Amino acid sequence: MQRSGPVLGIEGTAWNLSAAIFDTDLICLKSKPYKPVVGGIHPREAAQHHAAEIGALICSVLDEGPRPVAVAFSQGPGLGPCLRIVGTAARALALSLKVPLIGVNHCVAHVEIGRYASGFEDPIVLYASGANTQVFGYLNNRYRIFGETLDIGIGNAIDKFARSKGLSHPGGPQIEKLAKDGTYIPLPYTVKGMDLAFSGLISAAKDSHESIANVCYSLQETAFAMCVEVTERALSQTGKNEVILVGGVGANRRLQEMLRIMCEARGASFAVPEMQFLGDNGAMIAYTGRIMLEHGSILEVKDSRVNPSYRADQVPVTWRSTIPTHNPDCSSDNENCTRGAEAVVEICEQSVIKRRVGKHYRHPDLDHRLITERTRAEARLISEARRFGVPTPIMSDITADTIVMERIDGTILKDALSSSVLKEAGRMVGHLHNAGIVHGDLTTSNMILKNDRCYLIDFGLGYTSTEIEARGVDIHVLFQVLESTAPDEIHLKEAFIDGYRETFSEADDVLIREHEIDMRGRYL
Ligand SMILES: C[C@@H](O)[C@H](NC(=O)OP(=O)(O)OC[C@H]1O[C@@H](n2cnc3c(N)ncnc32)[C@H](O)[C@@H]1O)C(=O)O
Ligand SMILES: [Fe+2]
Repeated sequence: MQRSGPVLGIEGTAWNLSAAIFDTDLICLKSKPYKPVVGGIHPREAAQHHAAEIGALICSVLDEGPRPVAVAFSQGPGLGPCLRIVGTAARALALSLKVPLIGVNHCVAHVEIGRYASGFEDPIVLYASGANTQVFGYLNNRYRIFGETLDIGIGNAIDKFARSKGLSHPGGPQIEKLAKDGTYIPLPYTVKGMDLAFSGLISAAKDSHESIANVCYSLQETAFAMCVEVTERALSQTGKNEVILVGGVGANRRLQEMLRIMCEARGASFAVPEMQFLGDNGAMIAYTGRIMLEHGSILEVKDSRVNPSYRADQVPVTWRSTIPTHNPDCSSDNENCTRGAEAVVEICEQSVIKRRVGKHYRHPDLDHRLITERTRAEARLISEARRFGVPTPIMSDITADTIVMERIDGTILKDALSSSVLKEAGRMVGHLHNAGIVHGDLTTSNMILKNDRCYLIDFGLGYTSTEIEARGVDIHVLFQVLESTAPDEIHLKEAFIDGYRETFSEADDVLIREHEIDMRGRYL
């Protein structure tokens, strides 16, 4: 078997049927997009389109390029009927050419072509497309999903709003044009820890009586600021210093601009692949197929079933080496001043001064709103939690953007990960949930160990809720952080669960929900 050479890639997970040949460079890329006559993408209609066009498309690519040494195809995620057409064609072709078959994860392919186009080695990736909105970072042979949408993808959300206003599919580019003449109106902004949700925003946008330009402008300002916030948190948490934007929504100039501003402010590099590699395309499948072939990741036909809910973090990334972990960004102007994703924290001898800083990437009104709301909410929750037995810092002053509080002189939990510590953390989170408080950003950086007590800090994204779902998301955030940063995550999770059950009678319901959140097929 030849381990390298030209690879044919076939993409057809949704709207774009596309095929390409990639050798050391792109040799040939052709697409035959499906365009719905009315409404959004109809899976069966799209599949019929793909079935009718795929033969001619592949022939024309094969006519132009060299004979491929392997056939790669999008194995998922995507629309089942579309995936099956592409899978069947790829299998038949690999068998008749007598070459290996390679099943490519569509999301991973977006990431890999982004790395190829940018030349970046180890970026944080914002993948913003129709069906998906995820923030990835590479760790120990997997793409870890640091944050993602809990309901629908940002592109589908925008397209849905556009359809409700009588615009044709896809709505994204039209919304971008209409937004140019708009001014800002407040709309719901939903970031839960590292995750996002768009349906509340879309309902409010649909119901708004403001001019279409104002709603389009504000929809973009809000939805994109949410994505950039989560990307910045991932950068800050991992200490990486490169960002790429991939997926169809990446074509949006305003989203690009916001990410560029955020990266500049953090001293990180930013890149967007050229248009032909941004939305769904065959080149990304051919390119990823080629690197998978070089590393022996090929499929037997019997194992080549398509998978409509195939997640990027299920893929063993055989082609990347283990990269030493970066230092998480607590970058200091001086040793007593750390800058997190959202605030500057000055550590004095006795006190800590936490000041939220403006983000130039987001609209000034939205910026002001988020800063004052979060400062106020944080102060309220810090004292409320303490009343219910959770160790939190005592506050001495509160202004519109600043909280002055007692300094907790201990060890940040992520530097003290052990079963006994996680058990204590579990007990405290149990108390917190018992108090009807959801932390909103339960990471191991927001817990401090002192005298065997686990202090909780940074309630900036917290809120009061007794909903199982909200509590489940809280725990899910913590588990995701453990998964993406700790090698022995299973024991740590078990210890946390033990402690959580000790102090919180509804723990089991929440843990079941957390598992559901983790398993949720998010291809909507
Ligand atoms: C699984 C796969 O099938 C799916 N692909 C997909 O969604 O197609 P993609 O080409 O990556 O993205 C299409 C989306 O990209 C949006 N889009 C394109 N240009 C845009 C623009 N200028 N502003 C905002 N959205 C834009 C469209 O409205 C549409 O929702 C995915 O990657 O999630
Ligand atoms: Fe895509």
